Amino acid sequence: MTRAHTIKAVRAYTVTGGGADYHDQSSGHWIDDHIATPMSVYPQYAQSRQSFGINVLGTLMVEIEADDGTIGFAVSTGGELGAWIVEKHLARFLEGAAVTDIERIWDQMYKSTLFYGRRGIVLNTISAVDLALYDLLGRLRQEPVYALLGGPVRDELTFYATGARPDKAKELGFIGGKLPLHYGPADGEEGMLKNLELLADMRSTVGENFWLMYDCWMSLDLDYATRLAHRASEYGLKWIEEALIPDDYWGYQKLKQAVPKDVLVTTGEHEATRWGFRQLLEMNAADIIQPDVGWCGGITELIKISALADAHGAMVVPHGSSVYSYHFVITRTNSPFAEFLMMHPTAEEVVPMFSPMLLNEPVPHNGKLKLPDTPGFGVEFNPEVERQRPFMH
Ligand SMILES: C[C@H](O)[C@H](O)CC(=O)C(=O)O
Ligand SMILES: [Mg+2]
Repeated sequence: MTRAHTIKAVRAYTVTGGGADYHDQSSGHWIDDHIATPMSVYPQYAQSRQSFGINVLGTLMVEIEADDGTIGFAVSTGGELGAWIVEKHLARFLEGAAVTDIERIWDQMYKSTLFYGRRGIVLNTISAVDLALYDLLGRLRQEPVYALLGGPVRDELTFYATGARPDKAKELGFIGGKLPLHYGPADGEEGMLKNLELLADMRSTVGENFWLMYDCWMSLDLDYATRLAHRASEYGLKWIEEALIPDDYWGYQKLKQAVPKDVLVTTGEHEATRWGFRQLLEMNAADIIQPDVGWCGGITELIKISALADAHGAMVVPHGSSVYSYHFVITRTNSPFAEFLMMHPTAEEVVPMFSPMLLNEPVPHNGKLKLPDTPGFGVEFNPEVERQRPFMH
């Protein structure tokens, strides 16, 4: 980049059907098959998360064009609401600014939306803009984002897999398998036994040394989570993830004290910003924090969250987010491995996480991935995927 490029235009699009809103899958997919959630206490919403609206947002795609016509882009969960926020509110902080004004732009996006933001959809949207800016900067400098972040600290990424088939994940070379929890407090002792049976079955198939984890998607209370962790530790449970609702920092603090020493407490995929994670870290409420770079405030904020975690001796293993987390994880010593979310309908094969939305989306082979040195995040938006621009400024 020989001179400071400026931003000519910002555009926001919506896309449906998988992609960044990875819960937006066709029926029969493992990701929507009786997974325990906070809504499971209402029987009519226990079978399907789509029934209570887990996929209402859809994907938000943000495109940022520089004065020379170079375009950077990123996708996150946000759909029409996110597109409105970008077009009607955030674009003003970008257009005409230098592409390198990333820190100032983040600060203005965050402070100007405080009266209706702070987390959730607004932070998803700020994240998508921030990721698109990093993609643009990488393309202009002809460097991968991981180089902009200080360069890799290891040669390749190592992955665990999230999905219904940890046994297949082991065959595919992953270091561990994270199962969705199917039953919560509303299903009583019978549900607890079914949860443990599945874990026991998987343990007998994968053997002793393969990691097995439970993803509880905010569905439990402290008492149930504590009992589950103790009983599951008999089957070598490595961690219990997102057991409680994200606002219950006090519950996480107690849970961390109550679980057996060999079971880690992890959480954070629905947490956002340095302040949210500061709360978890200062309360010593998690062993591993799991920010989603598409939801927590983007790369600009993840850098701060990660530094804070490092100072507290906590690991950062970002939630999902495909290339957007991979470029970060490879640059941080306190992010020793990454998550791969299995988007194959029965979790038996490796398919790109944001499929079919991105072209050149890298996937692990034998549980490992050497990131290419393609500029930006190294992916293109698939022109065959239909996108809409619902608002314009
Ligand atoms: C499987 C989980 O319920 C959720 O869909 C994904 C998740 O929380 C994770 O990958 O972590
Ligand atoms: Mg999770």
